[in-house]
Amino acid sequence: MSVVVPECCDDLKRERGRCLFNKEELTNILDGGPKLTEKRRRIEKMLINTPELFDDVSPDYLSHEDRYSNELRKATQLMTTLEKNGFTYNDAVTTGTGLWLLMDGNPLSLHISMFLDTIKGQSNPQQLQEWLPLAEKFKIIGTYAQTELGHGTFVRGLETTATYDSTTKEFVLHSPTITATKWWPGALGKTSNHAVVMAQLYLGGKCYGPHIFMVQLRDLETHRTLPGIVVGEIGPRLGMNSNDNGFLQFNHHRIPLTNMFMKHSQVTEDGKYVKPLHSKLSYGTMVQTRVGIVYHASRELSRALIIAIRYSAVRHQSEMVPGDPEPQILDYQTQQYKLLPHLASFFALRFSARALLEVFIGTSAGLGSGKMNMLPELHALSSGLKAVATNDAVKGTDICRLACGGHGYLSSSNLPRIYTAIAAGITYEGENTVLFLQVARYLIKSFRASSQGQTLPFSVSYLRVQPPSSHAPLMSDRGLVDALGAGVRWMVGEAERRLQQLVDSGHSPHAAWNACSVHLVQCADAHTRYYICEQFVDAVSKLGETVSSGVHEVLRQLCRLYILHRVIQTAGILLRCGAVDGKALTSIEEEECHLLATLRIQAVSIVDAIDIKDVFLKSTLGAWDGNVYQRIYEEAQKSPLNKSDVTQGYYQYLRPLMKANL
Ligand SMILES: CCCCCCCCCC/C=C\CCCC(=O)SCCNC(=O)CCNC(=O)[C@H](O)C(C)(C)COP(=O)(O)OP(=O)(O)OC[C@H]1O[C@@H](n2cnc3c(N)ncnc32)[C@H](O)[C@@H]1OP(=O)(O)O
Ligand SMILES: Cc1cc2nc3c(=O)[nH]c(=O)nc-3n(C[C@H](O)[C@H](O)[C@H](O)COP(=O)(O)OP(=O)(O)OC[C@H]3O[C@@H](n4cnc5c(N)ncnc54)[C@H](O)[C@@H]3O)c2cc1C
Repeated sequence: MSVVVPECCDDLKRERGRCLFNKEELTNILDGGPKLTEKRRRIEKMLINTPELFDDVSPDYLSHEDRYSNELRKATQLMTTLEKNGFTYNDAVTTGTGLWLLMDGNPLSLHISMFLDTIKGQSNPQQLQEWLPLAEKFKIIGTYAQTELGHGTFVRGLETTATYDSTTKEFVLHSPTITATKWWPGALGKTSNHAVVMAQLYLGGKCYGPHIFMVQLRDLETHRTLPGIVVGEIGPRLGMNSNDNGFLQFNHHRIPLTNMFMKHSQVTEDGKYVKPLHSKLSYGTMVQTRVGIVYHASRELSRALIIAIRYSAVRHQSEMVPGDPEPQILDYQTQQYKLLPHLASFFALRFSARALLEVFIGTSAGLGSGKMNMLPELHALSSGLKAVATNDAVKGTDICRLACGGHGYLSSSNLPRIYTAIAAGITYEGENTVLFLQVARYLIKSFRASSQGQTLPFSVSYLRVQPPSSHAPLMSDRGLVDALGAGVRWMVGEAERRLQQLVDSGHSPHAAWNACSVHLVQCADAHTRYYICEQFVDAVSKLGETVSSGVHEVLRQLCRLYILHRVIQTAGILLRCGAVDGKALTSIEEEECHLLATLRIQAVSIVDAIDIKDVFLKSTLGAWDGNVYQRIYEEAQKSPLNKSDVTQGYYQYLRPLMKANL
C-alpha cells in the first residue's frame, strides 16, 4: 500500500493555525540564540544528506552482535561526516543531533565525552600534547573505567590497585579479587583500545586513594587484548544495547609512570607523592558529565513530549458530550494535566542547564588560577540538577508513553527506547539518591555555617538563619518562589534539629545521618527544585525585555505552571511551615486548571518550536504531519514475522501440539 502523505493532517493544521507567537523566536531561545539555531540546522542538513547514518532495518530486528556493529557503523560514519564538513564531535553532542541519531547508546559516546574530557581536564602539558591529538583524531579510542563489580558509588572503596615500582618507573595494575573487576564502562567490551582507569595508588606500601591512569588495552594494529588484561562485554541490559558495556581485569599489568594523569597530583620518579590542591579534583570528569547530562535529559524529555503532544492532538477517543464527535484526547483536562507540567519542566530544565553550565565554566576558570572555593557549590548544584533532571525526564517520558495509550507501548513510537535510554541516567554518573545525599551534606553544612554567622554561597544564601522577609505578594511568581524557599529552609532546619537531637541522645553523627536520610534526600530534592524555579523566573524576566510579547507570554505561562505545580506538590510542607494556607492552595489549584486550558491551545506550536525533525524523533506517533495510523501500519509490515504467511514456528511447535492427543 503506498502512503500518500498529506502536508499535515487537519487536526495539526488547525492546532498550528491557533499559534499566537513567533515559533522561530522560541526556537532561538531554546537553542541559545539565532546563530546556534542556524548552526544546528546546518549540522542536521548535512546529517540528513548522509543516508548511511540511518537504519535500513529497525535495530529491534537485529541480533545482539549486529545491533552493536550497526551502531558502530553509524557512529564512525557520523565522525567522518562531521570531520569532512568542518564540524567536531562536540558540535554533534552540544546540539543533540549526534545523540539522537545514535539512538540507543553507541560505542563512541564514552570516547567523545568522558575519555576526551579526562584527557583535557586531568593531563599535565606533556600528556595533553601526547594524548589529545591521538584521541581527537580517533587514533586511539577510549572509555572511562571506574565502576567495579563490587563498587560503583563508593569510589574510595574501589579495589583495583596501581602500585608504583620505582626500579622500573612503572605502575603495576592489578585486580586482586572478582569484585575488583571493572564492570559497566560503555564501549569497554569490544570497541576501546584504551581506557582511563580509576585505581588505588600505592607508593611504598601506603595507599593514597583513587587516582586516574591511562591504560592501553588492545594492540593498535590487531585490536587483540594485550597480555595481562582480560576484557569483554557484560551482556544485554534493560536498554542501550547498541553499546558494548564491558568488564576488565588486570593481572599485574605494567604501565609507565607517565601514564598516571598528573595535572592535579603527581608521583615523582623516586616514588614521592605530590598532593593536589583539592582532594576531589580527580572527580572532575564526573562533574563535567553531570553538567552535560542535565542538557541530555532535557533533550530526551523534549522528544517524548513532542511525540505525545502531537499524538494527543491527532488521537480522538470517547465522547466528552454524549452524541458529540470524539474529541482530540488533548481536550481532556486529565490529558493536559499529564503532559503540560512536563512541558513546563522541559523549559525549566533547559534554563537551569544553561545556568549550571555558567557555574561550571566560572568554576573551571577559577581552578585554573588555583581558586578552589567554588568547587563545593558546583559539586552540589551539578549533583542535584543531574538527579532532578534525570528523575523528571524518566518520569515525564513514561507519562508521555502512558498518555499515548496502547500505541505508546509500540517500539515504533520510539517512546520505549527513549525511556530505557534515559532510565539509565538515574543510575549512571552517580546514583541519584547518593547524589541527593551529597547535596544534603552541603545544605546541612551551610545551614550550620550560617548559624555561626558565616556568609553563604549564592545557591544556598536563602537558607540563612534570618532571611529578609519576602516583599513580593504571595500569589506573584516571586512570592510563590519565596514561599517554596521558606519551605526548604523549614525542611533543612527540621533535618538539622533531628540530627542534633539524635546526636544529643547518644547516636554517632553517622548513625544520626542514616536515621534522617529519607528526610535529607527530600531536602536536597526540594532545594534543587527551588533553584530551578529561581532560574526559570530569572530567565523569563530577563528575556522579557528582549522578546516579542507572544513569546514572552508563552514562557510566562509555562513558568507559572511550573511554579504552581511545584507548590501543589509541596503543599504538605508549605502548610506545615505556614508559607501558604488552605485558601491560597485552593486558588492555586484552580489557577493551575485554568492555565492548563490556556496552554493547551498552543501546545502543538510550543512543541513544534522545540524543532526536532522527524528523522531524529524516529516516531510513528510524533511525526510533523500527524499521519499516525498509516505510519504505524507500515512499520508493522516490516516485522520479520510478516515475511511469510505461515511461520516455521507453526510447523515446529504449534502443529504438533494441535495434533497431539492431550
Ligand atoms: C560533554 C557532555 C556529554 C554529555 C553526554 C551525555 C550523554 C551520556 C552518555 C554517557 C553515558 C554514560 C556515562 C556514565 C558513566 C559513568 O557512570 S562513570 C562512573 C560514575 N560514577 C560515579 O558517579 C560515582 C558516584 N560517587 C561519587 O561521586 C563519590 O564517590 C561520592 C561523591 C558519592 C563520595 O565520594 P567519596 O570520595 O567517598 O567522598 P568522601 O570522602 O565521603 O568526601 C565527601 C566530600 O567530598 C566532597 N566531594 C565529593 N565529590 C566531589 C566533587 N566531585 N567535587 C567536589 N567535592 C566533592 C563532598 O562534598 C564532601 O565534602 P565535605 O566533606 O562535606 O566538605
Ligand atoms: C547504562 C550504564 C552505563 C554506565 N557506564 C559507566 C561507565 O562508562 N563507566 C563507569 O565507570 N561506570 C559506568 N556505569 C556504572 C555507574 O556509574 C554505577 O552503576 C553507578 O555509579 C551506581 O553505582 P552501583 O551500581 O555500584 O550502585 P550502588 O551504589 O550499589 O547502589 C545500589 C543502591 O544502594 C544505594 N546506596 C549506595 N550507596 C549509598 C549511600 N551512601 N547512601 C544511601 N544509599 C546508598 C543506592 O541509592 C541504590 O539504591 C554505568 C552504569 C549503567 C547502568
